[in-house]
Amino acid sequence: MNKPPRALLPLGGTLLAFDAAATRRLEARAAAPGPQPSLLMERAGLSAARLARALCPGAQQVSVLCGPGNNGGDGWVAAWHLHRWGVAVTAHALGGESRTSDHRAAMARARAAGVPISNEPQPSAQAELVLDALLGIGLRSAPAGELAHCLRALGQHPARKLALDLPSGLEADTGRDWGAAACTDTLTFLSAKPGLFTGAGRALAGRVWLDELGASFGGEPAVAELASSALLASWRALSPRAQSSHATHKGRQGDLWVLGGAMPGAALLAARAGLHAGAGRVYLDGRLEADSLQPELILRALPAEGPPVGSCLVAGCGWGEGQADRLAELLERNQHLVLDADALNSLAADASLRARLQQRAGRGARTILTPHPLEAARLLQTAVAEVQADRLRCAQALAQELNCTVLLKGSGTVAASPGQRPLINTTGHGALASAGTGDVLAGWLGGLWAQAPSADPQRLAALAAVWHGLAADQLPLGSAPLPASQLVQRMHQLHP
Ligand SMILES: NC(=O)C1=CN([C@@H]2O[C@H](COP(=O)(O)OP(=O)(O)OC[C@H]3O[C@@H](n4cnc5c(N)ncnc54)[C@H](OP(=O)(O)O)[C@@H]3O)[C@@H](O)[C@H]2O)[C@@H](O)CC1
Ligand SMILES: [K+]
Repeated sequence: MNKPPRALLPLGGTLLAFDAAATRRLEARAAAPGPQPSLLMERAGLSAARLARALCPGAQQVSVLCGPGNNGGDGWVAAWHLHRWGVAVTAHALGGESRTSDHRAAMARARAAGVPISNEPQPSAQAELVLDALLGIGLRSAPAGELAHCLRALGQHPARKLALDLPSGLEADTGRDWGAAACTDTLTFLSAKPGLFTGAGRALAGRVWLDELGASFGGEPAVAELASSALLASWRALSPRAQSSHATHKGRQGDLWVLGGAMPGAALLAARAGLHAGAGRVYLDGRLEADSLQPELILRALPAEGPPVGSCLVAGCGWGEGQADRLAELLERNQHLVLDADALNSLAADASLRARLQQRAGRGARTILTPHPLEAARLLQTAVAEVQADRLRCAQALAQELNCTVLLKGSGTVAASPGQRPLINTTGHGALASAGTGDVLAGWLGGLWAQAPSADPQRLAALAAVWHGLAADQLPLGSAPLPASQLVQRMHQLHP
């Protein structure tokens, strides 16, 4: 007997994500000499029928949209079970001829058992629950014709929607949306797929459930680690305050410098964030006389020789243009550098700055870039849509090319470093889409790094993103945007 599926979000511990190729290798291993793939389909379909009944116990009408491959096969098995249990279910046979023998067998059994079958490319108007089993990991391009029509109809249908394996049209490895309908729940099989957690995944998948179908991924390489609130607990092991809570002083908690520019508010937010993250002393070079709301900040011009060794510097927030010369010096001098916003745009515009950045790691200097998708697109000299279509690959490519750590922001923020397995943040939602929240993230990250200079930059960047997202998770989905200064306060309350 399989374990019941478990809800993945909010994720408590860590979880590895596997791509479609690894999932198929697992299927092949399970096929010989042990259970047949059809056994996995039996388990998948049964699990889907059970979850459907649990999610919508009183549903009088259920539509199951079945595509031509094994994803559709899972749908036929689920429809068969629901029919046997007395639920009024209609299975829709869509996408042309059966592509697989398991699909054919599952459809034939449902037909023989008297499951009502329709060729209508849309769910029944009365359906209270729709199972989306059109396409899974076999998706290879944008659905067209009948499948595209059906997905549009599904998107407009008011029913609760349960996607099997993936919302049909969402790419498993990337989170690219080829025209999927947003579902209320997704029951994914065998493995957590990265595409459910980044790009369009979070918006399309709704609540994500995982049923491993009794299989194990031992030995398969994971493509990403899903980062959760568990990472926050790891801060206690890194924080100097946690090591010595009595005999300590501000000089032992790390120094953070924030270098602002034309728009002082951005650097101010970053500096306040660094202070609340716990840095012992925060220096702000930001064209400001004083911050009456945050008098703890030390307003001081950055010395010509750069900040003292051992401190961390955050640069780029609200810079405006014309700071490229300054950036060249920073890249030469500072050991721990977080570059955000206009510093990233300066890098994108100047190959000699990128060359200086590439050389930093060779002399032991560390850099974390915190681009949003447009900044990442500029750095990669591509379009935003290309970045969003494969965020994992783009973050890794940028990290590799520039020889540093990259925190690619957006839904499912990705932390990547050369030669390391990337992390995808699973916290946060649209309440963070407000002016200044990126400055807060950069400053918070700098504040953490100032305290823990020997921490792994990739994990530290992911930790900052998790922390940032957890502050939003305290608010319900769809709530008003969180003003950046309030975000700082909320993040402070989450100190482990
Ligand atoms: N792996 C496992 O261990 C297990 C897998 N299981 C389930 O199987 C699913 C994978 O099944 P799958 O490989 O048959 O592919 P699936 O997603 O059903 O696509 C079907 C066919 O659609 C076609 N097609 C593709 N794109 C298209 C487009 N844009 N527009 C139109 N057609 C398009 C393409 O056929 P083609 O046109 O190339 O001949 C493709 O072959 C997986 O997600 C999970 O639900 C479970 O049973 C448990 C064990
Ligand atoms: K599906």
